[in-house]
Amino acid sequence: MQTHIRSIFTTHLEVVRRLDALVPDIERLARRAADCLTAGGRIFWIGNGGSAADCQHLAAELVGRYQRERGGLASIALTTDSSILTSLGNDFGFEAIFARQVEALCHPGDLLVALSTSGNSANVLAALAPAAALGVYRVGLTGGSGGRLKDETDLCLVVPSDNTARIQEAHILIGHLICDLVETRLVEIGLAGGGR
Ligand SMILES: O=C(CO)[C@@H](O)[C@H](O)[C@H](O)[C@H](O)COP(=O)(O)O
Ligand SMILES: [Zn+2]
Repeated sequence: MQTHIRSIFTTHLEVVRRLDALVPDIERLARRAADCLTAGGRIFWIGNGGSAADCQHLAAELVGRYQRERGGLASIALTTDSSILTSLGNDFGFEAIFARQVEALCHPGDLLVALSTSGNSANVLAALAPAAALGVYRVGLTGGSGGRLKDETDLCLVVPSDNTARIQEAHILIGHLICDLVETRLVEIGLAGGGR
């Protein structure tokens, strides 16, 4: 068992080491997210399963606090309202659970982050066209070959791994980094002091 544990640590560390290639895109995303919030936009998150948990985790970091004392930042996980998710799934189909919420809630200038380890989840992909039509900047966090998400987003960070769990671990690391960079930037320019 211990050999197995150590081999997972080794694989995880190798994936993190390879994230170095994504540093310019992580910076690009952080700048874009900070600019979005500065201009009054919101950051939305979508994803399934473990990625749904990451969505609400990361929205909470922004609305609440990551590491610095500051006012709330506008961020919404579209994975959390059981009444909305069940009515959309039941009445329109599971593919519509994010697309319909994007149509209803997003405004031009908002930013949508789609987390999908395969890059091919139909409900995640279905949200991208309404987002584009509304002038929402679409970001993908994926892995493997990038799937369709890579081709249908404005910026896509592809974690160099084919293992779902290792990809998710990299996603939450990148997500925490985005919160760190956005929070620091907004505090520095005095736009996250609390209130509106
Ligand atoms: O957390 C895990 C696996 O580690 C699962 O819950 C996983 O998120 C689910 O199978 C998702 O449905 C996978 O979807 P996706 O990442 O391919 O879009
Ligand atoms: Zn998982």
